Amino acid sequence: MAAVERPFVEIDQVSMRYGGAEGTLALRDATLSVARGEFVAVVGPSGCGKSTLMKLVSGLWPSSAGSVIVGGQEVDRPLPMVGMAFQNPTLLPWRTILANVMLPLEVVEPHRRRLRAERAAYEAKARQLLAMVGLAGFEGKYPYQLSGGMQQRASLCRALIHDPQLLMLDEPFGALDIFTREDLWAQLQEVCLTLKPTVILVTHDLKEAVYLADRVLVMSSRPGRILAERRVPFPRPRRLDDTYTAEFQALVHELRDHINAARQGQETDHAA
Ligand SMILES: Nc1ncnc2c1ncn2[C@@H]1O[C@H](COP(=O)(O)OP(=O)(O)OP(=O)(O)O)[C@@H](O)[C@H]1O
Repeated sequence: MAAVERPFVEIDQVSMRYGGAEGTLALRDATLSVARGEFVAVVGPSGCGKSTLMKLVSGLWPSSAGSVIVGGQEVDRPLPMVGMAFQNPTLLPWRTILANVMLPLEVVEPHRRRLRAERAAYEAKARQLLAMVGLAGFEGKYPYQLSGGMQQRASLCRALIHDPQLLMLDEPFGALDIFTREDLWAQLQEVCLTLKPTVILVTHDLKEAVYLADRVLVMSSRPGRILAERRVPFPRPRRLDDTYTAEFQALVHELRDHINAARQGQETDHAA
């Protein structure tokens, strides 16, 4: 019998309170796991603790209770194996797009040590990633010379340059118009099918969640915990046209119903 592989991310009964004993309880007894190579989307009412969950998994904040294990190791400091992209692309304005994408290589080992000797190979990789997201020819430009969507693509390349085992995406397309967003879904899907990282995506956009994820987790209102989960059965690569099918729309509606119930405090646990 084949051995069952341990989940890559294991969050067990995690609680998180900001600001001491009287502070805000952001998460209570949140439990979830993510398999290696799986793409999970986390959705839920505004302020329910989604970003907090991301901070705990990436080691940016310690949890108040419970355990967070990534790659078999308890998370107790920022993890170098994580690539992150947020709603705001946060590119450094004084660096070119290529230099921005290469930034993690100057920080994360073993790349940091190798960078001087292997700069040409790393630069070729950065150019290849930029080409994958349609930014060939923009390597020497500065962030202000690119649109918001182009900056967001560059920040996605920066999140991927050091071959992260875990890609954490917190509303990465939230500030973009719907056409740019849909364009980037396709590019992210292609990147993920090629590089196969484990991905946790936080989003408010249920269509985005269903298009991109293998599994969608729905959080309760604050203090957040996982209320429901839904596996997305549609084959890959998914196309934008697929988002208009009855099956796709039904799944989006089902998730919306879960979130509406969560917003009204009807915290009925349900797994599908
Ligand atoms: N640094 C902080 N200090 C104190 N409270 C915080 C801090 N960060 C978040 N919170 C609070 O914790 C709760 C959860 O916040 P979090 O940002 O995780 O929610 P979210 O689900 O990501 O929200 P949204 O969907 O609106 O982006 C909120 O009530 C928020 O005000």
